[in-house]
Amino acid sequence: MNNTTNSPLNQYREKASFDWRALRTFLQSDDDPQQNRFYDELRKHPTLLSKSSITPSQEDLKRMASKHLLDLIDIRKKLTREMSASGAKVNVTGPSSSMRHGQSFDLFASSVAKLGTERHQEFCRKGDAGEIIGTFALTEVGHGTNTKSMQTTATYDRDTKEFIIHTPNFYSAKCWMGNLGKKATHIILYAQLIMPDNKNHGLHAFVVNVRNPLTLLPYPGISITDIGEKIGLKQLDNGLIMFNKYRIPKENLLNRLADVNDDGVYISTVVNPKLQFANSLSMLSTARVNIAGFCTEYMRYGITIAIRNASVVKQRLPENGRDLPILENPAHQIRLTPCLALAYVGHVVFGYLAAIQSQFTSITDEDVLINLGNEYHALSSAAKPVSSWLIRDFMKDCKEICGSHVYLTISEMEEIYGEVEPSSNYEGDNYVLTQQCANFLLKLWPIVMRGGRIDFPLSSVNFLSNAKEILKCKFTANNTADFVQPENILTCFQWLTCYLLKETFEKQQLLGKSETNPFWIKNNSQVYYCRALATAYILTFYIDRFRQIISNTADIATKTVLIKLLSLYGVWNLHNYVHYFYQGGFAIGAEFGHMIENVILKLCMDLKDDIVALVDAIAPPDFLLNSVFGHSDGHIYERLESTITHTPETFSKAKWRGDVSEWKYQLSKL
Ligand SMILES: Cc1cc2nc3c(=O)[nH]c(=O)nc-3n(C[C@H](O)[C@H](O)[C@H](O)COP(=O)(O)OP(=O)(O)OC[C@H]3O[C@@H](n4cnc5c(N)ncnc54)[C@H](O)[C@@H]3O)c2cc1C
Repeated sequence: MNNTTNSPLNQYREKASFDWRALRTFLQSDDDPQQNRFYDELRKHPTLLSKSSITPSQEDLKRMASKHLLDLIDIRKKLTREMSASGAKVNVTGPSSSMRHGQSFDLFASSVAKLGTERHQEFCRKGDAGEIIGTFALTEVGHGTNTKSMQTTATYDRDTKEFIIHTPNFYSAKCWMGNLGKKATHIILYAQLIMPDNKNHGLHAFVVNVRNPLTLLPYPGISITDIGEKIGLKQLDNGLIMFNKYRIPKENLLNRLADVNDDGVYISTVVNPKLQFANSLSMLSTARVNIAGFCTEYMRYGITIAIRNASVVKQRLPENGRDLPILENPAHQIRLTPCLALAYVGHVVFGYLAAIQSQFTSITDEDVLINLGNEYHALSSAAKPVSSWLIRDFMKDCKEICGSHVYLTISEMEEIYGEVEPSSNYEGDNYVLTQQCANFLLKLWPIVMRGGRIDFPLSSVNFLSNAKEILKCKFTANNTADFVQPENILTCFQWLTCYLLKETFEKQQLLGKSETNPFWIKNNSQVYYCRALATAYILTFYIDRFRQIISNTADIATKTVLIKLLSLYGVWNLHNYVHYFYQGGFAIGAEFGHMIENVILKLCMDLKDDIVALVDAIAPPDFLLNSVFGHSDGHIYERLESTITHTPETFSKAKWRGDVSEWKYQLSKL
């Protein structure tokens, strides 16, 4: 934090029940020293942070974003060299750069590494070094989730030992790839692999060099266009690509799972299909966890602005006729504090989920690896939709909470919201993902019914072994103090997951009596069942993980405030599912519903004096947040005045003012 002497926020900082620095230290991850080095480097690249108060043209936005990408590549190279001795991972994501950056480095290079073999290592090296700019091409104009019907083909030519890539029609053009519109030189292309005997072996991944790296012009046989202006992510050049019998070397098939030999024979290299499947799932899961993680990052940005703003903006409250910060108003607290709880739980749990990714390479036991791959896939398939939906809704609230000034682009809220909003769509549509998570859970229910033991490495479903006992639980809390105990909240969520799993399973059994096609059975049990089940499961996991992480702190004040946040997070989310507790007989009468409402109000009030210090502990540095309303010194009106008066455009006279006089003159003649 910068100098905060005389900050209006200090009135709250002084009242905090804990030391925010101690909390910040407790929350630090192993990556923090690298993150701080990254910030040092960012400060040296002012172009990466400077922002115009006037929205640049589409072309300029994309030009600047591309320059930022190259600057980030430079920083990454420098940090990688510095840290190579320690082998540490250099995580150089930050606001408004994470998407562009992630597309190029993490998705392209890591997918080539996972799908390819030795012969593709050079692509990974060049991708990591920024010598090539890559992207991931799966979606077609007419086929998104429906991957089985994709029509782009890669036909093997035995004579030349090449694949011929072809787009038969506009419907099958690959579209939406980030970086492709203007600059990507390489793509990971998913196409139907056709052998000389015309046999279609289904979708396979290929690396395709689509542009000349020096001129950035597409090669003959390839047409690339930018898909145009979008809602959000305006600086990202999403593209559309079509191939006209374009040839690539046979070696560009990413051949970890299957290959084609020189004689044109298709060979599957899968030894253990279950293991292979779990490996493929883990690759998809990594990208999804990363998306949920960066949405959570943005939530930290949004809530920092909203809370610092609410602690300064004043309202006349009926107390001695004085103006008090709007934060004092319970109606305001109830809108802000659950957002903060969400940011905290996400911040902590996604650190944990991201760290799991490194375990995949160190586990040698195949059974453990299969279970871990499947469990991680279920977690990521629920975490990405549930987090991105919750965060999108809360971010919308954050905007409203701040009032009119936040609609100025200098607040940064527009950019933050614009980055979060589309994440419900890409890397797997949210709705479809919740089905995938539910499928995993539904397979476990017959084992539970037989009295079998559920044992998975991350323990996210192990409580299901006790489902029969859990389902007998009833609402018994005598007072709010009992009710807010994390153990009690966890029991409520475990009950909810067991109940929804049982209900969804029985619903599908019932549907199966009149319908044999699993597709219709799944879709007819989506609303109220599969989606709610996946949500309850991931919320149970978040609560349990956060609870365990809190137990690692010995500092009583830190622990107490974190438990309050956890309780608020839990009860706030329970609030949306109250009807299931009545349907399933967990609760009878009005008391349970009233208790939830009272507890939410009480926790929001209890946390009021801690809220600024809680933000300080997770807030991004001021230079990175770069918001007039979110600065740690809280001088929002001074900054607003300075920004408005120092923006040359605000004082410029309209070039078209002559037109107005002309129109007025003409009107007066009528
Ligand atoms: C900003 C952005 C960046 C992107 N980047 C990339 C990229 O780099 N590479 C890439 O390949 N793609 C990318 N995409 C595309 C994205 O992955 C697809 O849009 C996504 O997979 C969904 O496909 P679709 O849009 O065709 O929708 P569809 O799959 O056609 O879905 C349309 C609607 O139908 C619903 N639906 C579909 N199937 C089912 C089902 N079985 N049950 C219930 N409901 C269903 C969906 O929920 C959705 O509401 C990007 C998209 C965006 C917005």
